[in-house]
Amino acid sequence: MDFLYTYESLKLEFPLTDPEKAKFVILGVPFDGTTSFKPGARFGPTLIRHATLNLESYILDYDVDIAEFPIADIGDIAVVAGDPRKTADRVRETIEELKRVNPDALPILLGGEHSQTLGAVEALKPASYVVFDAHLDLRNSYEDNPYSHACVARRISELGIKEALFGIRSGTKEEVEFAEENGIRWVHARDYSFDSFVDLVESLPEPVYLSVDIDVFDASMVPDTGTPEAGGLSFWDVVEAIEWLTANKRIAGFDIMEVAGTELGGVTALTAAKLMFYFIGAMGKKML
Ligand SMILES: N=C(N)NCCCCNCCCN
Ligand SMILES: [Mn+2]
Ligand SMILES: [Mn+2]
Repeated sequence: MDFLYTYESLKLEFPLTDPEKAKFVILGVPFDGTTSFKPGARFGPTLIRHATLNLESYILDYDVDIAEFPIADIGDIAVVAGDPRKTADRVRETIEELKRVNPDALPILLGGEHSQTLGAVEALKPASYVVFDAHLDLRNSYEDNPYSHACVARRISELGIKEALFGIRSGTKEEVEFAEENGIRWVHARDYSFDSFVDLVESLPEPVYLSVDIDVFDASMVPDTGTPEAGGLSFWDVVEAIEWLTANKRIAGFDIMEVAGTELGGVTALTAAKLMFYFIGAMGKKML
């Protein structure tokens, strides 16, 4: 039976739809195994869902209420602790299963380490990968692990998927050279502008997978993430990019990764939750 004042505390507050019928399908990936600096990514999905309690589902600047959109939440992936590849396999299989029952479903991953984006990309096979991140994530291997979060853009590029990276302010010389040799274009956080985004993304083939590593934002906004970096983008920088992308390109999937922390109500999860609402609002507006 349903009670008037209760809801599934680990699910979103607003009315949810069956995954078979939903347009937006939320999937948590609480993987926390290769982060090199701050722990807590395993709590990311729960922290983001909890943070949604603080937000209005009505988006002022869009005049839309995302509670009216068909959204499902299929819960969290049971992770294989310490094994990002095996966990990403589960992500891939889960999304493949979802797309079989609902080919129109748009998966929204909440993480959890960025390594898990690989599983979603493998399932959805986009033509392009657009990512907001402080880091290049183009290492061939990190701490002896080719499936570390620090290698995810490299693994995705090896699938033949075109890439564009924004908000970057951390990487190695080898990563920069790999990008150059492989035609991977990226914009430093210092040089980021809306025009620089459109410039790189305009010619990318569709559909596009959009990934937001939460550490792209300035470290002051997102202290609860595995590897925070000063000098990041603003909230509206990323929202405006999402608006352009959802209006101009077909989107295969979306994620917000690397949210961590151990305390409810933190500003990092609030930033992630608000960004998810804007993404759903921008995508949903098109369906009205
Ligand atoms: N994609 C990422 N998040 N990469 C993080 C790499 C951290 C490198 N620390 C190097 C410290 C050298 N003393
Ligand atoms: Mn990062
Ligand atoms: Mn990353």
